[in-house]
Amino acid sequence: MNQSCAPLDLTSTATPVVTRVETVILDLPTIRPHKLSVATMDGQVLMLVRVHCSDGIVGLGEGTTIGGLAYGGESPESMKTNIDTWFAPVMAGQDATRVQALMARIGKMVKDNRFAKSAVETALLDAQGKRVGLPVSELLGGRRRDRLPVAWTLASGNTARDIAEAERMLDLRRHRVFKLKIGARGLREDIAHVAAIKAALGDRAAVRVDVNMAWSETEAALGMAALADAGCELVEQPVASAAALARLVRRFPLALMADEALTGPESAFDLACAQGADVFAVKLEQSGGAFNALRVAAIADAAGIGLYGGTMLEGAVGTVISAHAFATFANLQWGTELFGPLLLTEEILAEPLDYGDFELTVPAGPGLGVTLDEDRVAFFARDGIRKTISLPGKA
Ligand SMILES: O=C(O)C[C@H]1C=CC(=O)O1
Ligand SMILES: [Mn+2]
Repeated sequence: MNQSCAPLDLTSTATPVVTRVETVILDLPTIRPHKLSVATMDGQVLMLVRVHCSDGIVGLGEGTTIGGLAYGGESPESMKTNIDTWFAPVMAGQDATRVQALMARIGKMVKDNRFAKSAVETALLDAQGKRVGLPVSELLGGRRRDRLPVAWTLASGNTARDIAEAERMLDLRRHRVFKLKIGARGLREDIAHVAAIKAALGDRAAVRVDVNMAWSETEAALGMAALADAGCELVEQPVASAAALARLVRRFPLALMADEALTGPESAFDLACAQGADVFAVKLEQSGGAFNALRVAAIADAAGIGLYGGTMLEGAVGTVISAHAFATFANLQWGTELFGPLLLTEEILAEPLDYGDFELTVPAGPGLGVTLDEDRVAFFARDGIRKTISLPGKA
């Protein structure tokens, strides 16, 4: 990994402090092209960050986006550059045990950059959990559940292929809630696609859609009526603006979920005041980290808005910090979509996450409760050793 700031000789101090911050970019292939209205992903890029502390503990975090800059203002590469250049000096020598205080310090020096902040906060939480021997979910207030329902996204772009994929997931007992990515094609074509999939799966599965803001308000009104007729139970972010969401909500017999409109507690508060959604898709990176995600959830609870555990298609590390946070939510009425690692062909953990019976088990060990397979990380690192050796693929 690239060393982003000079190591400090602080090993003798009593209070563990941050000594070094390392970042690396990994390029991992996906099992198939993943087609969203904003981008088609043929692979995923993960930015891993390691925070080294003077007591020898190393915390791990991850930042990921969807389609590079197609989804928002940060990319894995911008996260790496900004953490190396701007976060690391602010963190060096600081008390590593006071995660919220250190994140507040970073917040004073670094504006925006929610995804990078989420990655760094994850690493600090992982380190602190390892230090005190507790899972991160306990540091976040205490877990209420050990297993989380996990939806799967059908996004091959082909109706027959999506149906076959859904059938396989049902047979495997891995997923029974399916989110369809629509909005890249015309409205009629999209509705026919959703209706065909729902008709094929019937009561064996729930069907939801994510439009990723692709519709105009007029299209959304037409589309939501037709989706409800087709048996679709929820539509996610059909239009971009929060005001338009508020005009569409509760006009049709299906739930309306906000995703891109949510960028942390302030936008959650505004949307809740406007009664602009039935459900919030809470994403840790979009929220700016786990603590902010908990604040978003508290706002939803207070406003009577349902909760869903969203994903930025993170790899294992980003998925696990999300799982720890969602495990603490008082309400998680719509389950989660923490399937990111399953979309990748390659495993980078020493022991894979446990998916089964339609749920993900939240790891129980200290910190995040996961360990990287360092050989595979080195192999998939950008400019790493991939070109010279080969490793067996995921079983
Ligand atoms: O929700 C999104 O917009 C992003 C993401 C989540 C699942 C998926 O396939 O894409
Ligand atoms: Mn979405």
